[in-house]
Amino acid sequence: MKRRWSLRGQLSLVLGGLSLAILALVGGYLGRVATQELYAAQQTAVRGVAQSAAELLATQLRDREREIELLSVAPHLVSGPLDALQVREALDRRAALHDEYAWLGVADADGTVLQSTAGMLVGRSVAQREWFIAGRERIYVGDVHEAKLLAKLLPAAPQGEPTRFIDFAAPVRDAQGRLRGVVGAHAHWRWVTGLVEGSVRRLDPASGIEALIIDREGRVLYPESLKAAQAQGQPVLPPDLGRGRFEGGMRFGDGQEYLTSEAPLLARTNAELGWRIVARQPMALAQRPVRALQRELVLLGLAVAGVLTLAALLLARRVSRPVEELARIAQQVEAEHRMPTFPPLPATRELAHLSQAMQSMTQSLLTTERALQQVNTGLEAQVQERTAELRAANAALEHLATRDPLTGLHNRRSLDTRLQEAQALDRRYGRQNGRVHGLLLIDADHFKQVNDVHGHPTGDAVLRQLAQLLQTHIRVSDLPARFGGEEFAVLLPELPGPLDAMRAAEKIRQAVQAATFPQVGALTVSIGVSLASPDEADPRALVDRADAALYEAKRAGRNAVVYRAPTEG
Ligand SMILES: Nc1nc2c(ncn2[C@@H]2O[C@H](COP(=O)(O)OP(=O)(O)OP(=O)(O)O)[C@@H](O)[C@H]2O)c(=O)[nH]1
Repeated sequence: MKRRWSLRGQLSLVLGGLSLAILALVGGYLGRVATQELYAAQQTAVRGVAQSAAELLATQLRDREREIELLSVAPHLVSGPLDALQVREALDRRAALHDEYAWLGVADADGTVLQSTAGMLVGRSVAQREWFIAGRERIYVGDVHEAKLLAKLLPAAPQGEPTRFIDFAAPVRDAQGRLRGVVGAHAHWRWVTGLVEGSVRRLDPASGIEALIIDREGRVLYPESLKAAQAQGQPVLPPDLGRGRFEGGMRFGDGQEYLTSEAPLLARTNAELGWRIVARQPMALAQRPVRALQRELVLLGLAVAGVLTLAALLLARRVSRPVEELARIAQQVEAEHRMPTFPPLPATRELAHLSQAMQSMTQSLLTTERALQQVNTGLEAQVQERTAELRAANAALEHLATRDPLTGLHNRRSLDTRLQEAQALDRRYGRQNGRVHGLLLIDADHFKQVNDVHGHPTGDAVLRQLAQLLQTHIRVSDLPARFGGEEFAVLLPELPGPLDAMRAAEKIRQAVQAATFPQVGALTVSIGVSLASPDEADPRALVDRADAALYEAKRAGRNAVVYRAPTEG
């Protein structure tokens, strides 16, 4: 039989495959959405750092600028002597209030410092300083620069960093608007970087997010390590950075990819610094939660897949088991031919119907089978009976065909058949064992008179008695037959020689002579004897010789036995 898939296997495969496909589709979609959202959240965090740092820095710079502006219009500067102690006290108060200031001072219109915090640089000329030159004209906020004159006067910066400042300046004018001098301030660069660091510090340090300050020429101002590397000529920033707002993955000079966001420092001061805050997070760290989520999703997916596969197997078993059970029961019915015990009806409606249908079908099949068996048994008995009858009829027919109805002896036709068989046997074996068959032809003497005197029925009775005598005085292997009318024949098979045939004939003749026939009295027979020859093909030659011998016996006076040899023809 062609190899077929089991129902259970097919169901498991279809259900399991379907569940896994749906799981893969839904899981894949949810995973994609979640991944995108997580990635977007990371991007928002990075952007938030860049924007908040830029915002904070812009506000703080603006505040400091306003502070210097306000200082420049203080009454004691506008109208009083610029070298007054009151001026220094005002500057010291400011410095004490805002420790971001490294130096606050007032220079006259020629650039000589008249008053300053802690008296630093008093009497020195700042006429060549950019802040002074610009501060004569307008309110000024200067780019970061390294300390020159002040560096020696101020305590060294931590970690040996060079002392750097950003400068603020504003012109001091009298009531008529004439320039009297310039108010200047150097704010520590670490105040600026501290503001930026503060924006990052709010975040989880493990996030790896850091902020960079970059000036309009693309120079890194902060952090120091990148600034130093850039100063040594190393490529630090990606070439694309700074060409507009950028967000996304970007490869920096260290070869690492970073999730990057850039925010310009929006000008709120009179001076446009052109700085940008770049926040960046190593891509590996940015994607860590995404990877963790994907790992969790895969594990969850595997667990769900396992549960779904198990559920598919259980469901397939639940559906297929009743079918398998029914198939087993069908085989049991075929093998045992009796009503089996059906399991309780399955919960599934169609299967319950199938089970009920099988039960009633089995019941009706077995009933029909039993009825058929009974009919068969009856038929077998009938057949046996008919066969026996037929056999008996055949035997009767054969008897009728081969026997003489009056005497019960073989008839002439049967004798002819036996003579032909005996002839065939002699032709095959006769020369080897020297045995041939012989034939006696026996004829009642003067039988006509019996009929004439005593009537035909008495003649029949005599013929029957003669047949009886014949049968009792020959061998079992000899074949007695009624040759015709009142003439009988005896076929003697396998005779060693003529003497044996003569002896058999003589025995009959004597038996008849000795017998008494009712109403008739004594009776004699004449017998013609001859032997067959293996050379003869036609048994008629033997019959003719025996007949000739009989004729001689009659002629010789009857009640005699005459032998005629084959050689005599
Ligand atoms: N009752 C009776 N008679 C038969 C039967 N068949 C032949 N016969 C008679 O047997 C007689 C035979 O007579 P035949 O052949 O003339 O010779 P026979 O009188 O016996 O004299 P031989 O043979 O010369 O001694 C006839 O009368 C036949 O009618 C038979 O079946 N029943």
